[in-house]
Amino acid sequence: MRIDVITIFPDYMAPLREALLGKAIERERISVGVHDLRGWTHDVHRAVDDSPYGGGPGMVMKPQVWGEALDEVCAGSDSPPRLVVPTPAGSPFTQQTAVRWSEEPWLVFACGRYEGIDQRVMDDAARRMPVEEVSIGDYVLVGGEVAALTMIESVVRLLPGVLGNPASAEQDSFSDGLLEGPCYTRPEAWRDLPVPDVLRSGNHAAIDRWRRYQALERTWQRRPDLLEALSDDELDRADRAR
Ligand SMILES: CN1CCN(Cc2ccc(Cn3ccc4ccc(-c5n[nH]c(N)c5C#N)cc43)cc2)CC1
Repeated sequence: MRIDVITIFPDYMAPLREALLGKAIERERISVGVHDLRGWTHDVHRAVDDSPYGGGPGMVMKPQVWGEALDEVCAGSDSPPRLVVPTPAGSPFTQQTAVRWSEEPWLVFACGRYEGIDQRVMDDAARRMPVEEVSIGDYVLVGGEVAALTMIESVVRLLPGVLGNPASAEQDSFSDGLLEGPCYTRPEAWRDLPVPDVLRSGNHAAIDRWRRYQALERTWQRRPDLLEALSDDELDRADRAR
C-alpha cells in the first residue's frame, strides 16, 4: 500500500516513522510520502488560506494551491488513489471503513487546517478519483493531521505481516459488534485485586463464555447502541454465554 499525506505541518506526521508504522515501512509493507502543501504556493508569503465567501469566522484553504498539490501527488499511476479528506463534517470513520481501505493500493490524505478546504477542491478531485470526506469522531480538532494519523494506523495494522499477532486484528473490538472485555496478566493478585478465577481455570469453554459475557455486559454499559445492531440470534447466543 502507498500512502501520501499533504499538510502544512509535515513534522506533525513524524509518528508515521515510529514503532509499528515505522516497521511496516522498513519491511516495505507500505510506502509513505509526506508533502508540504506550501510547496505548491507561488507568492512570497506562501499563502494557503483566504477569507471565506459569505463571511464568517476564520479562513478557508485556497483551491488553487490544493489543486496543484493534488494534481502532482495523485498523478503517476495507471489507477488513481482514493482521496481521504478528514473533516468534522465527514461521514463516520469506523472499523468497517478501515477494513475496506486496507484493500486499497493507494490512499492520499488531504489534511486541512483553518475552517477547512474550499469545497471545489473535493468536487474537482472527484472527477478523477474516489473522494471520501470522513470524521473520526464527534469532537473538534484544529486540523486533519491527527485524524489522518489515526486512520492510517487503524488501516495499516490490518495489512498482512504488520501486526505480530494477526489474530489480534481478527478479535478487534467492534469486529463482532461488541466491545472487548477486560484483560489481565501476571501477577495473580496485585494490590489485593485478583485475576478472575475462570481465567486461571484452564477450562477454555468456560473462559470463552466468560469473555463473551464480559463483552456483552461492557457493551451494554458503555455502548448500548452497538447492541441494537446485533441480530436476535447473536443476542440469544450471547445470552446463553452467561
Ligand atoms: C463557526 N464554526 C463553523 C464550523 N466549524 C467547524 C470546524 C471546521 C474546521 C476545524 C478545524 N479543521 C480544519 C481541518 C480539519 C480536519 C478535521 C477536523 C476534525 N475535527 N474533528 C474531527 N473528528 C475531525 C476529523 N476528521 C478539523 C479540522 C474545526 C471546526 C467551526 C467554526
